[in-house]
Amino acid sequence: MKDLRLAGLKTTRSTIEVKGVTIGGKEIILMGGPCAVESSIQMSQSAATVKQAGGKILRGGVFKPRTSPYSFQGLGLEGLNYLVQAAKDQDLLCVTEVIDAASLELVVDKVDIIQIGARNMQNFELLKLAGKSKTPIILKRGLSATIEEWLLAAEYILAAGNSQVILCERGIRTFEPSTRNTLDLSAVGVAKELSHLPVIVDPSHAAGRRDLIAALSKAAIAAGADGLLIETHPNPAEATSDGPQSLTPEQFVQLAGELGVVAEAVNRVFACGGQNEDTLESLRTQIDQVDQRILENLAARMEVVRKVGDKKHLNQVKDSKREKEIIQRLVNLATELQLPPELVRKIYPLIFESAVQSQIKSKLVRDPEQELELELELAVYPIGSK
Ligand SMILES: C=C(O[C@@H]1C=C(C(=O)O)C=C[C@H]1O)C(=O)O
Repeated sequence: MKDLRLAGLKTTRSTIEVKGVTIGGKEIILMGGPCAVESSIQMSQSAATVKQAGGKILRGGVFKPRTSPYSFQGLGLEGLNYLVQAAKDQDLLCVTEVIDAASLELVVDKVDIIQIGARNMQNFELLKLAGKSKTPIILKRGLSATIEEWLLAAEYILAAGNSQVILCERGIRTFEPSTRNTLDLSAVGVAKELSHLPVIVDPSHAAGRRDLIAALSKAAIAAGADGLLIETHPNPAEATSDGPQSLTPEQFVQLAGELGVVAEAVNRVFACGGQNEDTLESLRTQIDQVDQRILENLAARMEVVRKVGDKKHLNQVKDSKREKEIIQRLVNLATELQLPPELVRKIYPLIFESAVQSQIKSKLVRDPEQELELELELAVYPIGSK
């Protein structure tokens, strides 16, 4: 291919060494994290997940080139600090995307790897500027870029003096609407045939849906990818961007556990995290994640409770018989799960109390006429009573 003076295939393949992590060697490098940095806790939870999975690099966007000008545009420098700190705490490297000269200048000395995203793959001025830095660059393939155009974009960075370029296939735009983009796995082989640069795959942006990520990740390794860039979010349902394609922490860790055997089959290695890597910090982060789910489940329960409230008359809101049945069932379950039954006996009356109050309140919002009746109700079941 013409003009691939520096990116074209050499006698040996290049590896990119970043603080003890080798990209393009025998080991498959797992990179993960949310699409967008949203908060410090979100990043510390994501970092713990990536670490637990055996990942080496934490991702998180702080300058977001969104399709719509009204979508969340990123937290900027504030988010960058969350990303950098979370990665440091878990001894991970970090990568973030730059979108222009200003964002490049802001992040270049703070992150370990810079990403130039699909939408900027042919932003030649940005490529030249990135080429002047010494920071390794992940160069994503443009949505509609041919492999030649992608490699020539890499050539821009190399020609400007930065030899550390990692190519990233992230799906291309085709006529097929069932996935967000079409993951072009043959591009991995073609790029590696034409160039000495490492190639990684981002199945998340390609698929746009989390159910395909595990299979595409394994396929990418089998196709020769040197690494994976996968989106994971502590709570995908709440993600400001790319929620549907983000894996839950559990899915991310589970997938990582399944990659080793695929890597081995193609003469590569991938070591997933393993339980013995648990530090006090990562264990506490796991607790934070479980706590978050407990509260989210309580909120979901309360939603249903309010709907139940709509089906009842105001003076029938509290149902002691039903409450007793629930407690009995959960006491049995607690015993089965080796939890003290006392926990159920203490916690559930509080939940019922709050449920009953919330039913009463939501009924009144809908039908303030019943206010008088409420007074009657509260005389029988005063707020705060046990
Ligand atoms: C939701 C209901 O209303 C109240 C709240 C309950 C709960 O939180 O599970 C159970 C019984 C009622 O005291 C219901 O009647 O099912």
